[in-house]
Amino acid sequence: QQMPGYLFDGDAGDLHMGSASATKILIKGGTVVNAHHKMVADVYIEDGIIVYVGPDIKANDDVKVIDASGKYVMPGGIDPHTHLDMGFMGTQTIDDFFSGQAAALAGGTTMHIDFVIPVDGSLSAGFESYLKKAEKSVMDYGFHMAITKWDEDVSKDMEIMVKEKGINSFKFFLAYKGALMVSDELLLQGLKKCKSLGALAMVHAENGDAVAEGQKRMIDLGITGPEGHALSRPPVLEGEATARAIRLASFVNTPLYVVHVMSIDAMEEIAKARNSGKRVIGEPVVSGLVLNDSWLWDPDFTTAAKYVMSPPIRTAGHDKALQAALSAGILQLVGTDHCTFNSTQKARGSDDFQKIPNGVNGIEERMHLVWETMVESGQISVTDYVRITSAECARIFNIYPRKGAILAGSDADIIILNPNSSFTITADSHHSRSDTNVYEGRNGKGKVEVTISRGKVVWENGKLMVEPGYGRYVKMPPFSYLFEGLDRADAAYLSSLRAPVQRLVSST
Ligand SMILES: NC(=O)NCCC(=O)O
Ligand SMILES: [Zn+2]
Ligand SMILES: [Zn+2]
Repeated sequence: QQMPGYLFDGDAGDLHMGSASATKILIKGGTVVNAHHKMVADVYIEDGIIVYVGPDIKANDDVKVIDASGKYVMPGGIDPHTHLDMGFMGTQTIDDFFSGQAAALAGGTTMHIDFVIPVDGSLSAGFESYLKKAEKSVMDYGFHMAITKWDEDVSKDMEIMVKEKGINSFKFFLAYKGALMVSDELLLQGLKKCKSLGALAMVHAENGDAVAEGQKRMIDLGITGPEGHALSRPPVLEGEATARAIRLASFVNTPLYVVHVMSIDAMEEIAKARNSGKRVIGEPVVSGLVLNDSWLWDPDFTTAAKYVMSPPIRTAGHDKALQAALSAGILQLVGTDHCTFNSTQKARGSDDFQKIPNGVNGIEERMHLVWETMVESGQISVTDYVRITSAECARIFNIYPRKGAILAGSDADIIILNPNSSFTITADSHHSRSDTNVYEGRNGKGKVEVTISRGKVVWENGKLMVEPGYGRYVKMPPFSYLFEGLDRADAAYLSSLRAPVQRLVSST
């Protein structure tokens, strides 16, 4: 039996893609949650696709039946911000596309979007190298791409990436001076190009010149430990860069996505912009929502260094303000910025915080920690949980409702979360290759008991069942909903410019 309201494309007959040998799964009696609605229902899956959602679906003998009564059946998480197998600060992130994705699946995330770093400034070479890295993937993934220099080749390559390769977002680093950082002049060119292609511009918003000055200030004061990292790049520098990027995007009239919003200062700039009708998306990350910077003062270097990321984890108070902004809709979706280095790699900076590779874990922990912090605490509804961990990401990157929804026709990326069972996070039991975990010892209620990735059960009874090569590259088309109507706004702006010119012409 099918619920008519749950079909988005054709009828169920068209959507039966299974062959006699197709994997068939029936999830019985759970509360099925989408961003717009929740209801007790069964979910029938065949050959990787959700076929029916509705009450009392009957199963034949060849169907695997999973009892979900008393549990939530939700779209698998989509992590909009990860760095797997990335060369950074003289070393390579410890999680590659196999270990990072295996960790993700164990924590209920079934898709992520990673950042391609160009090779010697070449986007095409960067894209090919990331496709190669991702050959060992165990779940679906997409790519954003960083822009690190500007010339005709980069401009042409952006077009190829969008029109042929399935990339619809480009990231501009306003920090990491001398490495990934770009100038305002480059940012402006990039924003214009993004707009013309219908691609979303993303920014790492910190003032890189001022950060370099702040670092020098700390070293001059003899502050060389991990606490120097936080002290050298205070919230005001994040607020400044966020405001600047928002203003430049507004000048070009193109949407902007601010990654890893870590401070009240940045969040308030986003709130102000959204209140005045600007299309700005704010992405907090789990570390910013649940941690504070007290760890950076730990006398044990190994402990303190594992919390070094940029922008830094802030003083207590910023975390709660970011949670409130998320529940109020000022910030729209949660990422992780999963960028892991083990304690040996972090020790590169034992005599100078500037050499500690920046980054923390989170790909496995995000779904549990957001549940505990936002839902279990009573700050948001279960439907909003689906929105901020999955559906909104799929909408922003234009792959909804293939991903991010439990609807007939959607990919069967599904988690079953038991609100009465509990999770505990430790480096000993996690699936990342790192020997440390910034959430060590945290526990809470609400545990992902089953993860289904494109119709295959990959996590059940505490066991991972994954095969390298199972994951697929998901192409993301340009011109998401964020671009709708911009042409009309531009036309109105142009005619408002012409009106005074016309008056001048007719008065002479
Ligand atoms: N965030 C961080 O510290 N490392 C990853 C690179 C970035 O996103 O800035
Ligand atoms: Zn960044
Ligand atoms: Zn990042």
